[in-house]
Amino acid sequence: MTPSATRIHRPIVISGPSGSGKSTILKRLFADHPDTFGFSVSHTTRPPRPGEKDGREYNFTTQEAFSRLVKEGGFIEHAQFGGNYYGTSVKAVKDVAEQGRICVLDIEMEGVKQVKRTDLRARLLFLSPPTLQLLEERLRGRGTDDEDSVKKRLEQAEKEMAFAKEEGMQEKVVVNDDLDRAYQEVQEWVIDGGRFGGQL
Ligand SMILES: Nc1ncnc2c1ncn2[C@@H]1O[C@H](COP(=O)(O)OP(=O)(O)OP(=O)(O)O)[C@@H](O)[C@H]1O
Repeated sequence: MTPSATRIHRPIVISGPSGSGKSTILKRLFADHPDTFGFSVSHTTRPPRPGEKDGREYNFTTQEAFSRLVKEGGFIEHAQFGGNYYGTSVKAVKDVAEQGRICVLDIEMEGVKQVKRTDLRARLLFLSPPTLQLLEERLRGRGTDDEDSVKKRLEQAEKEMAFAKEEGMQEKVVVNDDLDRAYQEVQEWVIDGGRFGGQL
C-alpha cells in the first residue's frame, strides 16, 4: 500500500446529529461530482446473501478475525446489530484512496475521535441543525422514527453539538439552515478550489 494515497485523496468525515441533513447533502454532492467520491466497504460477520460479493457489498469475515481486528485497533467504528458485527476499517478507507477517490465517512462522535487517532489525514466537517427545535421538526417530518427513537436522537444530538464545539474537534462547521445555501458551503469547502484539502 502506498502510504501517500490518503495524502493525495484525503478522506472527508461528515458528522452531525441524526436528522441534521448529512444524507441529503451527500446525495447531492455525489450526484454533482460523479466518480470523485467513494464509500468504504464495511466488514461484517453476517453471511453473504445471494448475489453479494466479498469486497463489494461487504468484507465478509469471521467472528474471530473481526475480534482480532478490533483488538488491533483496526476499526474506526464497529457495532453489533441483530447478532452480527459490522465495522468500518482503517484499511477500507485507505483502499478508496488507493482507487483514486475521496472516501466520505458519515460517522458519529466516537468514530470521529477514532479517525483522529489514525494516520488517515481526514478532513472533518460537522453539519449542525440551526436549533434543536428545528432538528426535532425535521426528524418528525422525515417520518422514519417513532417517538422513542426521536427522543433518543435528540438526547444524542445535544452531546454531538457540545462535542463539535470543543477546540480542535472539527475543521469546519456548517449550519444546515437553508438547504441550498448549506449545500453550497459544504461543496465549496470539500472541493477547496480543486485541491480537496491537499497541496497541488
Ligand atoms: N435545510 C433543510 N431544511 C429543511 N429540511 C431539511 C434540510 N436538510 C435536510 N432536511 C430534511 O431533514 C430530514 C433529515 O435529513 P437526513 O435524513 O439527510 O439527515 P441525516 O443527518 O442523514 O440523518 P441520519 O444520521 O439519521 O441518517 C430529511 O427529511 C430531510 O429532507
